[in-house]
Amino acid sequence: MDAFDRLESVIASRIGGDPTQSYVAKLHARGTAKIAQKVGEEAVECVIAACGNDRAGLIGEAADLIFHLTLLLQTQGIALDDVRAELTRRDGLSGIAEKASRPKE
Ligand SMILES: N=c1c2ncn([C@@H]3O[C@H](COP(=O)(O)OP(=O)(O)OP(=O)(O)O)[C@@H](O)[C@H]3O)c2ncn1[C@@H]1O[C@H](COP(=O)(O)O)[C@@H](O)[C@H]1O
Repeated sequence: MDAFDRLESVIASRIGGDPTQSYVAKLHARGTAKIAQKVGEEAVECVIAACGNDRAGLIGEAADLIFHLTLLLQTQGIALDDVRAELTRRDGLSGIAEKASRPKE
């Protein structure tokens, strides 16, 4: 089990727990919109760190983003394996070619 799987597992174990003891339980109790807001905030913090060439900061903010995104996915019944499957589906498919194949609007 890698760090991503362990994170997913510990998040699942905390949901519904005591919000005074668990940040996951506390944030989950605040609902999907609040969790989504946190994902947005952490994404912006990644952008700021990257634009400032702050490597260590970016690694930390990326971990915060992945943590909050994993929680958001769980609230929607989406597992990391679902994301892995989508990445696998895209493997080898050029982003340029994929965009060119989209129906014209
Ligand atoms: N990876 C993380 C993780 N990354 C960031 N954070 C917390 O995310 C919070 C983000 O801080 P912010 O100031 O942005 O948010 P905030 O204090 O809620 O502020 P507002 O949203 O109220 O404005 C901090 O409390 C961090 O400690 C995390 N909290 C938990 N985990 C993982 O989740 C596991 C379970 O945590 P608990 O549920 O707390 O036991 C832990 O063992 C870790 O593996």
